[in-house]
Amino acid sequence: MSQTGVEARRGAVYLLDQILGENPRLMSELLAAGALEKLPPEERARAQRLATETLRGLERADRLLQKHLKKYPPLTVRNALRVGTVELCQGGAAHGVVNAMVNLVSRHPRLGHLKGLTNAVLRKIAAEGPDAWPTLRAPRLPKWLRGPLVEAWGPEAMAAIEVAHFAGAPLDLTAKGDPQAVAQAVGGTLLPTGSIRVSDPDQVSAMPGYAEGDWWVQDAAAALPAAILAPKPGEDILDLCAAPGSKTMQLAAGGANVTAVDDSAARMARLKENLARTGLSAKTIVQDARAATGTFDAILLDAPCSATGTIRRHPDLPHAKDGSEFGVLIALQEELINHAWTLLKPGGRMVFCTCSLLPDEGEVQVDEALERHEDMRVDAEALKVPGVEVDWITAEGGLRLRPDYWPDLGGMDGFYIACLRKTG
Ligand SMILES: C[S@@+](CC[C@H](N)C(=O)[O-])C[C@H]1O[C@@H](n2cnc3c(N)ncnc32)[C@H](O)[C@@H]1O
Repeated sequence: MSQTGVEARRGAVYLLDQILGENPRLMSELLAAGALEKLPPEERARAQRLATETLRGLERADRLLQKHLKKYPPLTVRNALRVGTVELCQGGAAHGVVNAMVNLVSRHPRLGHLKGLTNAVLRKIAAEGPDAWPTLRAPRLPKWLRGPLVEAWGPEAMAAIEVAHFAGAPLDLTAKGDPQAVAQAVGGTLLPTGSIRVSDPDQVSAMPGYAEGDWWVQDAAAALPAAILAPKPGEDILDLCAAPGSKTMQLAAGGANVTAVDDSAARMARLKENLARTGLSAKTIVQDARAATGTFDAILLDAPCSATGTIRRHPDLPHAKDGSEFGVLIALQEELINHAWTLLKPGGRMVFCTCSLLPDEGEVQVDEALERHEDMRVDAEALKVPGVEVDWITAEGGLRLRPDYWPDLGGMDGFYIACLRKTG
């Protein structure tokens, strides 16, 4: 086992210590704060991959481990055992994985004495774990999130969503021009909605057409709001909560004059890099969307939300969060809808969307907006874009997308999308 392999695993354990610790943090926050910056890029990617896989399989790993632990060791050792267990059960070579983990624990300044335990437990896992692993159920979401989702979608759908979360997500791309040409260039398949799916991707920036700006990474579900808005050349379109800009690029590629607003300067910098790489243009404004001004033919409001639709990509979320932010987010979404509505020309359309599985951030939000605004109508016809299935359309005329949809194609992120028309 190379030294670098140990370092990547140490990086993974560090991420898990933070995500599952007393003051939990999201992996994206940890990485943005430079958590793994001392590692070379390849090892950093490997550490991130190991931590992500471990979080996806956490419940299974804990079930296997609990048989061999009389009491739980300190979190760092527990996390080292979890990473080792997931690696072993997913085909990692027993000798290499066990040695690396024992090495990692033995060099810990306070926990080195637990190297014997690490060795003994992981040897047992190496012997019996790989056969037991596939017999265990798909890991369940924690109660704080499972409860409201079972209430919303029922126990069967919940189980299917959990299977989709455990399977993880393929890489989806949106083409700036011809999707067929991009699919061919990257060796991907074209999805019914026009996104390109790559199941076994190389490093993104090394893929054909990346440097040329022929495409950008965007989940197939996340590509639908802009498709439903259907930008026309020359239209003035406001993209609220726009960064890092995948929807801005779709709107700009459609020939619209796009104004992109986001209150995060750091995320807006990424939006600008994305525009530069793809050769697309938009006006960018860093401000609170509730202070945006002007009048527009169309608005896309991709409101901040619980992001519970993205768990298959971000399995840290259910562990790092506890639902205590929901109320604030739901109130902010309502304020954003109300303000955005004042910026829309009569006859104009606004697409409201969230990457959430919670009806309070989707169906309920639209139901309540319709009660508040007499000049608001739902345009369900706008949802009929290629690949959208009628079963996905909801009672109030929005679109509900879930990770368990398209099971044979590899799933999609959870999303809610509605097209709202201003009458008069
Ligand atoms: C779901 S993400 C947007 C993703 C983006 N539309 C895309 O397709 O790439 C939500 C964004 O809302 C921004 N945001 C949160 N609160 C905001 C506010 N009050 N005003 C403007 N932007 C806000 C966040 O910085 C974040 O970039």
